[in-house]
Amino acid sequence: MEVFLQCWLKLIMICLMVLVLVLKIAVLLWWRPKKIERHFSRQGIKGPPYHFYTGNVKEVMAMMLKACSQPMPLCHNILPRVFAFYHHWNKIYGGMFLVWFGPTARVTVSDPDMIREILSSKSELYEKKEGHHLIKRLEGDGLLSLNGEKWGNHRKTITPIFHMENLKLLVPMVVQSVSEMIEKWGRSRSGEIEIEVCEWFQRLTEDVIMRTVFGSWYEDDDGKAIFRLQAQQMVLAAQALRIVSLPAYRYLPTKRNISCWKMDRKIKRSLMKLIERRKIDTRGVMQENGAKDLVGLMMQSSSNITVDDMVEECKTFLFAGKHTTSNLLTWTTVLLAMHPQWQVQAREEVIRVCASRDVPTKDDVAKLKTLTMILNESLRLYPPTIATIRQAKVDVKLGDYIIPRGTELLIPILALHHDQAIWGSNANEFYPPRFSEGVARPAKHPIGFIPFGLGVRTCIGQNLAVLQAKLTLSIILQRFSFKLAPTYQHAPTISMLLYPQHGAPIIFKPLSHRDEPP
Ligand code: HEM
Repeated sequence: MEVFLQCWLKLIMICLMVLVLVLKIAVLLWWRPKKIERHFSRQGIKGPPYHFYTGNVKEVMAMMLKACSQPMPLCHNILPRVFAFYHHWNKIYGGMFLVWFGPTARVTVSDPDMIREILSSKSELYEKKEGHHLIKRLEGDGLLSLNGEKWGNHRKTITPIFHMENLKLLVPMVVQSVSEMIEKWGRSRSGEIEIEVCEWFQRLTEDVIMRTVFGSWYEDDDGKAIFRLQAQQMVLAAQALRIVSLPAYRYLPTKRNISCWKMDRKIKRSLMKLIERRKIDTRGVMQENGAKDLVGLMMQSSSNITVDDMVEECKTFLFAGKHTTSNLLTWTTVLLAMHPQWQVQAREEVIRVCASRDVPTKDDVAKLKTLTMILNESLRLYPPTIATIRQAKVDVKLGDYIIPRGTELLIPILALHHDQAIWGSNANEFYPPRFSEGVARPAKHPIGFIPFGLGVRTCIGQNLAVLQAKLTLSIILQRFSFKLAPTYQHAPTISMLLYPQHGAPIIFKPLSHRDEPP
């Protein structure tokens, strides 16, 4: 009888546990999202209805895939293709709408005043959110994703690398990298040469970012292996983003997870080796050219930065430093190929400023006003980072809205940059003179142009990116005229950053030193 009773008790316990689990799942995946949906709806923030567990991910993916499967004309109205779900729901629900990425609520915020509150004036109420675990492995647990005191310490330690005085010491190295790579094109002086610039600029930026991170203490092959593995991780991360997975999924030995773990271990080993090599060197923080490098500075820092921290920061900088700048270079080259009159103007300026010098100096770069306008217009129309996300740390008041703790806020940088209310009726046109008075003036709102973000978390590498872009483009303009290859298909798309979906083949024709372009 006692045994029978015990069995019954066990069974009841199991049933209760199952019931609690089912209730918890129901609360997390249904009741809570529906409550949040009602909360926003009462405030006038609507959006597509929440679906159990997946939220709106299926619709988002379907819209993005459909947009990417269609060609687009050679114009700059890229929002409907690149940010299809935003474009679609913005038309139905307005600039502030609620969309569900799984059971996580994400509110899009396109009002510039609210964006200023989130990123700048009340930024202490928001934080970077923990990204997908595969993205975190790729980007590293460094500045991009850190929060709080650790972020503050790292930012303070690393900042001196990106001061203009330090970056100027890197100019000869950047010039050398560009010149060496371009020399190969020049050999075909007899005629034109077709280059896939997307890949070419990636190789170039790899070299520069490796030197910024490790100084001159690295060998070519170390960098190549790490970047190859990061590229493979990027493909896996992009695939994983298309589905909603349970939090526990990250620990399961699935095929994708195992590949990613293996790659991560290899990257870590390579980075550790490079850091060790940098440690043994006794020349201190400085490189041969006097410039500071990331690992050197972190080693000398008094704020207790461990080797593991250094590895994570290296991952962050190798990823962020390579892809963003190469994207900027790619889109600017495409724009100059599409708008030859601006190519001619930019070239004339470079030739005038550099006079008889073969390559630009750091002082020349500061005088390139037309090229600066062109780069800003390129960053406006084709911002490499099309959006950013913050998470409310507590219940916050944003404008007149109450945003519950944990809500994600999506800031659509690309949409802001193409907004006619901010940029006027020519918002989708390539018109560099709008930046003739600098970046603060042209938009109807000062927050209309934020390619590098805003506030305390603004991009730490922007000076390096712009310096590198100006040097590279001016060296190319001095030596070549270029046009789109007949095979070029205009197809901007998002794969973490803004890429040309079918590459960017460009035809370059060498100029004899003072030739006018044909
Ligand atoms: C055209 C080039 C670049 C663009 C458009 C760009 C864009 C951005 C944006 C929008 C943010 C802010 C993200 C946010 O608020 O969530 C950011 C942050 C960051 N960027 Fe860049 N970036 C560029 C180049 C670089 C380079 C060359 C590096 C490294 C050498 C770099 C490293 C970082 C880091 C570490 C952060 C995080 C800063 C922090 O939170 O303290 N970026 N970038």
